[in-house]
Amino acid sequence: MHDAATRAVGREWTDVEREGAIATITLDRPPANAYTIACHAELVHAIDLLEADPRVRVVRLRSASPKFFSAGADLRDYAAGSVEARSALADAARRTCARIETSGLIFVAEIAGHALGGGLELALACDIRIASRAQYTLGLPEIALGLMPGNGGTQRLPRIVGRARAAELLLTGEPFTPEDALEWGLVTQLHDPIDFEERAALLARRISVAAPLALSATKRALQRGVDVDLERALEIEAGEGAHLVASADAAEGLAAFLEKRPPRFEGR
Ligand SMILES: CCCCCCCCCCCCC[C@H](O)CC(=O)SCCNC(=O)CCNC(=O)[C@H](O)C(C)(C)COP(=O)(O)OP(=O)(O)OC[C@H]1O[C@@H](n2cnc3c(N)ncnc32)[C@H](O)[C@@H]1OP(=O)(O)O
Repeated sequence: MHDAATRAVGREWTDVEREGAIATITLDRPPANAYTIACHAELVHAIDLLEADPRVRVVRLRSASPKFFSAGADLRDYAAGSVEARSALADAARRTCARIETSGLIFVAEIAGHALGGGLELALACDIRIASRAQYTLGLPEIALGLMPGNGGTQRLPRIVGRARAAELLLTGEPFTPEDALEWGLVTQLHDPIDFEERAALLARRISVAAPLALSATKRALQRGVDVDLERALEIEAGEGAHLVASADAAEGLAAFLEKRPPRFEGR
């Protein structure tokens, strides 16, 4: 049953819609979705609101711009700011990325335009990244600006594409294509523009029908286990799974299978 979509439009760049278990955050700060501290405060607030809504399970992070996912920090704002303001911006962006990673919600970055600097770092903090096959670039060009990625790029990129590939991308700052991103595993799906919206919506739906407790426990196990030895990682998996076994959703999932009907998960 479709409940009515609810919508909230922020002052800086977030347009948030929710329909059922699927929320969509659309970044809309022309011309490049370049962000400021206020943008990040608004984005974290939007995530807080979605996390407080028990119906939401998956968040689609997309852009209103056909050309930019996000160009990263607003360089006009950045250049005009003090060193303290610049550090505060890096800190605000880092907090947003941490908020996405520690959320129990599943975030899918839907990249269909330039994703550069902090804009790509925002996507790297998401759980899944998919892309449209079009003429745009991804990259971490900070080195060319006398900077370095400050929102997790030097740490998340090697964990996704491998240390050697990340080293070349970080130390040259060179942009790469959506095809490269698919080859390197930075995105898991690459679709023609005409199919992208439909395939992105399908992925969100596939995730949204799962039990919320199982989604968040699996996300935590994935994240907590990636940097430890296998023995400890398996303990983490067992610990995250232990409380699911006794959950009402696990009972519902098993009952639905045996009764040959769709499960109705309630997040408990
Ligand atoms: C406790 C705290 C401790 C602190 C420690 C801190 C340690 C590290 C500190 C550093 C933190 C860094 C954080 C972050 O990683 C930094 C960044 O994100 S840097 C920005 C990286 N992004 C870029 O370099 C992209 C810049 N853009 C481009 O290269 C080009 O736009 C393009 C993508 C190649 C496309 O080119 P074109 O097709 O020619 O289009 P235009 O260039 O004309 O762009 C159109 C329009 O958009 C404006 N624009 C584009 N990018 C930005 C931007 N990043 N900021 C602001 N505006 C942007 C562009 O100016 C045009 O505007 P118009 O002229 O039309 O008004």
